[in-house]
Amino acid sequence: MTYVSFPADRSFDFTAIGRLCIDLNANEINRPMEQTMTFTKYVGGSPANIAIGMSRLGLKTAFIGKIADDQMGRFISGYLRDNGIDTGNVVTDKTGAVTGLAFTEIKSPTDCSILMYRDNVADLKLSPNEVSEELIAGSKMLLISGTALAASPSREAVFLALDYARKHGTVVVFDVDYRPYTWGSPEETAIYYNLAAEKSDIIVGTREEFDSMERFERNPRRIDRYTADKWLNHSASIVIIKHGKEGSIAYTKDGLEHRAKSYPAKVVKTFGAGDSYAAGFLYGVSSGWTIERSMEFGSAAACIVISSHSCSDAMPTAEQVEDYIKRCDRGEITAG
Ligand SMILES: Nc1ncnc2c1ncn2[C@@H]1O[C@H](COP(=O)(O)OP(=O)(O)OP(=O)(O)O)[C@@H](O)[C@H]1O
Ligand SMILES: O=C(O)C[C@@H](O)[C@H](O)C(=O)CO
Repeated sequence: MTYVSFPADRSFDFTAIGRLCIDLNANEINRPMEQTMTFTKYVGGSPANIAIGMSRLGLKTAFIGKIADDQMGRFISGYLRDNGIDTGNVVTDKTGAVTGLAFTEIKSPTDCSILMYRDNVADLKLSPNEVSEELIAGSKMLLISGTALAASPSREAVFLALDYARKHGTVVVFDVDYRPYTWGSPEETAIYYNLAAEKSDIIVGTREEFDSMERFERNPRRIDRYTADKWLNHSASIVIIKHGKEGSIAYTKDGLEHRAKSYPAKVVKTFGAGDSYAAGFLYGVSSGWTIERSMEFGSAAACIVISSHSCSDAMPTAEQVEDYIKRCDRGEITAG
């Protein structure tokens, strides 16, 4: 069953729009950040992680974003290019804006948090006239990352990108990606997330992220079916609700629910699961796989990333994901 038709004959398989930032992951793990003295630098930002993941999986990938005019911005653009990602629409800020920093604290494999420094960040200064209609028209899918809606002019750039995608039949993926830090108020978040979700073909989020979208509605028991039906009655053909270690559920336009197992993992840190899951799922579904197989592939990709210190660097190849699945099926990998 095909739930989403991806256009053929496009220059790019995948384009993402949103933040490019830097992860600084604590090297001294299993302790609070107050006791951490050193960090390892990686490219970060949820949409950047997903784009890197898609490229590692072998897809032709591009990015629409803005970077700071400094060493961090040059590190980011160089890393994207080194990973085969087209940076023709990655614009350099000239206003003195800086690169968003995500300091990650790994208190334990299941108790991780992110301290975000996002004042005057370059990524939220992407403006509508810096978004390439040609690139979006030449892409099979466009991923919107929710945090890019948190401030102008990035907000307007994203809505213009959305309109370009719908004009040219480019599949729109909305990764909710709720980060409270960046928003003015929960009400603002709900308004703008709903406006973007209404124009999206595939929507991916955690239960908590969908809760942030339902601020003005009555879903007190946080029922997934209510959430899914709301968006399937708009443009969405697939709505995925992620539930951490418990796995994920996909709801499709024909009213079916699709459940896929999650795999065991020797967890180092929890974050990065959502980005790698999204890359694996989108790789599968755009390859014509079933929803279930795509979800399982995404789950296995997530296990590889949460078993690693980094997010972007750890994004796996298709062969690594397939090998992980086989090793799990042989009982060679257990949770830990
Ligand atoms: N501890 C775990 N063990 C095995 N699989 C996991 C674990 N945590 C997450 N996953 C897999 O990754 C998928 C996405 O994880 P999750 O639901 O935590 O998304 P997320 O909150 O967006 O992730 P992130 O922490 O990157 O923001 C899950 O549906 C599951 O398949
Ligand atoms: O998306 C962010 O800003 C944080 C990411 O850079 C980090 O890698 C993460 O939390 C991935 O889920």
